[in-house]
Amino acid sequence: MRIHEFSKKFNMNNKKIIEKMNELGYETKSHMSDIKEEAYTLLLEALDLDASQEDPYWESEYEKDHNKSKKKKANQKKSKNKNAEERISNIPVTEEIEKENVIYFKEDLTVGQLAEQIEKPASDVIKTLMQLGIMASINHSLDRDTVELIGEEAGFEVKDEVVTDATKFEDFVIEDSDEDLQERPPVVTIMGHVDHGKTTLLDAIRHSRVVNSEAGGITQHIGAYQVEKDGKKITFIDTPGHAAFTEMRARGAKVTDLVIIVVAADDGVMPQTREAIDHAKAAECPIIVAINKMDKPTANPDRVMQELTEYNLIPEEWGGNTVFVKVSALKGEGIDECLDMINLAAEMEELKANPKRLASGTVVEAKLDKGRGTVATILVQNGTLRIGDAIVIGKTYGRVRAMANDINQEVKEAGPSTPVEIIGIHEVPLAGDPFMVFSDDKEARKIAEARESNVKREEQKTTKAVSLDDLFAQIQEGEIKELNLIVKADVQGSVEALKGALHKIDVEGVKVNIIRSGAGAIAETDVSLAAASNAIIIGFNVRPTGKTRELAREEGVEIRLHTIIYKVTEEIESAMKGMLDPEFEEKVIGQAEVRDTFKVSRVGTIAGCMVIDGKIQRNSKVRVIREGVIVYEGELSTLKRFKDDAKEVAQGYECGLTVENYNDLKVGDIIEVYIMEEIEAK
Ligand SMILES: Nc1nc2c(ncn2[C@@H]2O[C@H](COP(=O)(O)OP(=O)(O)OP(=O)(O)O)[C@@H](O)[C@H]2O)c(=O)[nH]1
Repeated sequence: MRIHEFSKKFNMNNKKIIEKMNELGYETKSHMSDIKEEAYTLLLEALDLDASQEDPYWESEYEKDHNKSKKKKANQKKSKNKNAEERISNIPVTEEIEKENVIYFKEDLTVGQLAEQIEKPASDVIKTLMQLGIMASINHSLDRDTVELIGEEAGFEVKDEVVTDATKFEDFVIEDSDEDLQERPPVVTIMGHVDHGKTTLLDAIRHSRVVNSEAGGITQHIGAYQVEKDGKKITFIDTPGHAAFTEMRARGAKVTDLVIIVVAADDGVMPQTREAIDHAKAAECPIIVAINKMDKPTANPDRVMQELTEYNLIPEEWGGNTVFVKVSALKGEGIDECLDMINLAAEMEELKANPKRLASGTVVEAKLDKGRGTVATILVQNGTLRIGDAIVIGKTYGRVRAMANDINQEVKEAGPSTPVEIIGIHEVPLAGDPFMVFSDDKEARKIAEARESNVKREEQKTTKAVSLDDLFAQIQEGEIKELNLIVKADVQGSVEALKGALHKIDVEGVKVNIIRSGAGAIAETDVSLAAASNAIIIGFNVRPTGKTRELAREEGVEIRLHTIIYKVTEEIESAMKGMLDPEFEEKVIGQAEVRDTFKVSRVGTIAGCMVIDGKIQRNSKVRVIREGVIVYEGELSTLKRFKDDAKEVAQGYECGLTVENYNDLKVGDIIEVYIMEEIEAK
C-alpha cells in the first residue's frame, strides 16, 4: 500500500505519515512510497490504529494538540498584525499595534501626541517635562531621549514607528492568521522541449474536464485555465514553455506551485528539457515528469527515466521520490492519473490562502482590445477579487468593471488561484506585474500615481541584477543570502573541477548555489536563466556569442570569464568578502573572423581576416575562439593591411594577422582582441 492510499483509508495527512515513517527509521520522502508489510504493522502500532479503524483516535488527538498550538500561534500573530484590510486602507500605517505600554516614536512627535499615546492628559506630560527641566507646550516636538525619559516614568517602552509604503506592495506582506487560511488550488506550469507535446497536453487536460463546461461555456484562451478533478480544482498557466515562466520570475513574480516537465518517450531528454529542469529547480518548484507520446511504437519510457536520473529526478520504483506519469496527450490517455498526481503533490505542499481579504496577485497576460479597452488576465493569489474593486496593477489602476472566467462566463468574484479576465483598468500592464485591491478608487489612484512616479527606482529594484562589484554591499544589506552562479566551461572535467572549488568557498552567511553548469559556449538561455534568478555567469575557457553578450548587457547580467580555476574562486571569494579590488580590467576592443589561412615557412600561419566588430589593434592580446570555445590565448604578432604593417584595422575591413606562437588558425575561427585597462580606484 502506498502512503497516499494509507492516508485516504485512515483519513489522515500524507505528511504526518511520512514523518512517522521517518521516525520509525524508514527513509520515505514521498506520498508515492510503498509501505511494506512490516512497516505497515509498525505504523499502525505507532499511530495507535487498527486496520479496521476509519476515523482514528490518534488523528483526533494529534489534531487537538496541533490545533491548540496553531491557535496559540494565531493569537500571537493577531496581536502583532492589524487586520489586513484595515492596514491597507490606512496608509502609511504603523506596524506593530500592541496597545499597552508602547510609545511609537517618530520625528516631530508632539507633547500632545505623546500624551494621547500614554492616555494621560497633556498637562500631566507638561508637568513631568517641567520636573525634568524642560519647558514645553502641547505642540512642542520632542526628541527620542526625552520621550524615553517620559516613557520610563510612565512605564512605557519606546519603539520607532515603522511606516509601510504601500506603493511597494510587492514587499507588502501581510500575514494572515492561520484560522483564515483555506486550502487553495495549485497553479501548474507545463514545460519541456519543443514538440514534446506541451500544447497537446494542455489541450487534452482542458478538454478532459473544464470546470462547468456542461454549462455551455466555450473555452477561450485567456492565458490560464482551471479544471476540476475529484472535486478539486487545478489551475494551469496556458502558455507552455519556460519563456513566460522566466519572464514572470525575472519580474519578481512567483506564480507557479508545480511544474510538469513533458518529455517525449520516443525522444528523451533534450536541451530544453534540461533548461526547463533548471528553471523549475531555480524557482524551487516541485517537479512532476510526464512521459508523453506513450502511444508511439518507438516509445521508450525507461530510457527517459534513466536519462533523468542524471538530474536527480528518480522515480519511486527506483528508490527516488519524483513522480512520473506516462501519458499520451494525443489519445487522451493517462490524463486522469496526471491530474491525480498533481492533486497529491499539491496536498503535500499545503497550499493555502485567505479568501476573506482584499485580493492580490499577478498579471498573467494583458492586451489592448479595440472594443473593450485594456483586457488583463490576472491570477488571484490571495484574497477574493470582486466586481467594483479598486485595483492597482503594476503602475496603472482602475476599477474592475467586469470579470470573465476561462470559459467566457461572467463571474462576480474570484478567489485564490483563480484566473480571470478583467476589464476596467486604464493602461496595459505587463505579464508578471503584481496587483492589489485597495479600499477605494481615490486611494488606488493615489498609490498608482506614486508607483508611477518612482517607477525607475522600482524597476531598478525588481530587475536589479547581482554584480560582483556590489555583491558585498548586497550581502551586507541582507539582500543576498545565496549567490546564484551559472558555470560554463570548455569540457565537463573543468565543469566538475570548478563546481568542486566553488562549493568550497566559505563566507559566513552566504551560500554558493550553482543553478546550472555544463560544457559549451555561454548561450542566450544561460543569460535568461541568470536574469530570472539573479545569477552571475562564470565562463571558463568559453565565450558568449555576440548576441548573448548583447542580451547580457540588456538584462544587466554579469559574465565573468576566466582561464585559471583558482582565479575564479579567488575572485568570487574576494567579492563576497568585499575585498574585490581588481586593478586591471580586460576590455574587448574587437573581433575578426578568419576567412582564409596561408602557411609561410618562416612566419608561420597568416590568417586573412575580416574585422566583424570594433577594431583590431597592434600590441594587443588575443584569444582564438572556435565554436564558442577558447582554443588559444596569447599576443597578436603582426597586423597588416595588404602588404603594409597596420596600427589598427576597423570593422568592415580586411586584414592579415599572425598570432604569436600559434600556427593552428583555421577558417571560421574568431580572433578576439582585448587590452587590459586600469580601473580607476573607487
Ligand atoms: N503520437 C503522439 N504524438 C503527439 C503526442 N502529443 C503530441 N504529439 C504530437 O507532437 C507534435 C508536437 O506537439 P505540441 O503539443 O505542439 O508540442 P509542444 O511541446 O507544444 O511544441 P512547441 O509548442 O513547438 O514547443 C504534434 O504534431 C502533436 O500532434 C502524443 O501523445 N502522441
